[in-house]
Amino acid sequence: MEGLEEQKDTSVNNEGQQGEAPPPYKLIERNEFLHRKHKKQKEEDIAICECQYDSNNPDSACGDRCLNVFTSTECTPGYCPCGSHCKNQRFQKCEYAASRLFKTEGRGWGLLSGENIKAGQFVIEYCGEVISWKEAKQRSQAYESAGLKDAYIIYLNADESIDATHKGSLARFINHSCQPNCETRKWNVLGEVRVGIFAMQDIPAGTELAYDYNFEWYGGAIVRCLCGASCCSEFLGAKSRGFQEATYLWDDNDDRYSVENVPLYDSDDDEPTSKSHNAIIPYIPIAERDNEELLRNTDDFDSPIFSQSMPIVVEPINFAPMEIDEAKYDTTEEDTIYLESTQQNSAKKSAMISRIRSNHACRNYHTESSPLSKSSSRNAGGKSKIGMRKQIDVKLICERLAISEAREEILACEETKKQATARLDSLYDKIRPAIEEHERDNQDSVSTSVAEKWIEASCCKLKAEFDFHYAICKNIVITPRVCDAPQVDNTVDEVILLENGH
Ligand SMILES: C[S@@+](CC[C@H](N)C(=O)[O-])C[C@H]1O[C@@H](n2cnc3c(N)ncnc32)[C@H](O)[C@@H]1O
Repeated sequence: MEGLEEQKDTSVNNEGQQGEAPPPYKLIERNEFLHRKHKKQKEEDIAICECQYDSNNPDSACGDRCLNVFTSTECTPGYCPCGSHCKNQRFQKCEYAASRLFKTEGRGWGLLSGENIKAGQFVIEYCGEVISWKEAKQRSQAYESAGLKDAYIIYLNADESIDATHKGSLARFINHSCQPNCETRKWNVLGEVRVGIFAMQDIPAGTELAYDYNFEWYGGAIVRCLCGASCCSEFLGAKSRGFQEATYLWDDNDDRYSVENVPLYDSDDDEPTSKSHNAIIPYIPIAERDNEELLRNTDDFDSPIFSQSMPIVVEPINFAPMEIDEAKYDTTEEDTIYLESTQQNSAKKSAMISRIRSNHACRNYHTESSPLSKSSSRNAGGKSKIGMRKQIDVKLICERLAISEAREEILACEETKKQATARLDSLYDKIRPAIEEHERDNQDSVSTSVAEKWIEASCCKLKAEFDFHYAICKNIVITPRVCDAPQVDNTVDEVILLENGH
């Protein structure tokens, strides 16, 4: 909450100065919904993690190992087993990193980190007005007609965008970089998807925060990118859908908007060879200032430090400009592998969740009879399941096995398999309303919590099936048949098992 307070003050103070200030906008901490109501989280959609708070170890409460954190879902207050200790409510509690505004040269206003930020840390939520895609398009055109050059509309999902032009959090000031230190991530918060800015690497205090607008951005005018990265793609959001639909160019003396030979991309793969256009904004540090002192006073705009520098507030202490110092940001091979594998893992995870969420996947899951499919008993491909699998006659197998432990093992595995199947069946009954709702309204989806339970139950069932089949195969191979073995007591059974087990 400290960060939030600081940001509120910063914004108010900025706007209260006589000097240059960003064009007016309303600072908000929650998305505002214009075309629909804020969704209410249904009880059955609430994801409850299994974390247990240990007072001797404060880190025990909903950290990296929390099931909800793993699926990018915030815990729901009142339901989390860690209660008030839960650390997985960062969007809800506005647990932002300290940051402050500064005026860039050539890229309007930007946002600086006001503290050392750790890799992976939640920096701030991108808040604004949630509008439909159609409205986003209309607004974008209207802004352009009104002469607004800075664009603040980003994608939320296939149907909705967030517009932070009139109302937004300080995240609206984060500029684009083709070699960013932050990224956007979508989180499920109380049933709504929200967009957060997260640090991709450790970010020292006083560094400009930036993320890659590509694919996220519903741009306004086509803007020449001045991030200065060697891998710069030259135009802001050049790969975004909005960019490809843009039909206008700014025609004035501003270098950023005079664009020739604008490239269009169909996809990431089409990206042309990057060129550096050496358009780096030179940063001239404010000489003879004590950085420590500046940092302490960053939210105190009445301090002598700021009044000296008015009217333009430019305080990029230790500011690493958008020009990237290759040596500083050089990643080791290990880092690269880690980054790639993290991205791949997360892509795989998302794909799995998406599959579970999609109607297709939900319909197809049930290859065995369920309460739903009792009458038809067909899988999604339309084939009758009867005959698809060879039935195992457990009773017959057990009658033939001479050793009681072998029989018991098979029967126990069969029981576990039955329980896992029943659990999946009952989950399917619970999931059915969500699927039906999903079919009615494609903005809605099967919640992550349900998808997650679904994956868990499916995995349990698969494991139980595997164990069952393994127990049968193993015992058929190593256990003597009733007819082969003398009918003896259990002690003798054990001896025979050992002998035959070789
Ligand atoms: C979300 S706003 C960022 C804040 C903005 N600089 C401001 O002053 O309010 C996006 C706009 O900032 C400018 N911008 C952001 N990153 C830029 C970059 N790398 N190069 C040039 N302009 C940039 C563009 O005008 C863009 O439409």
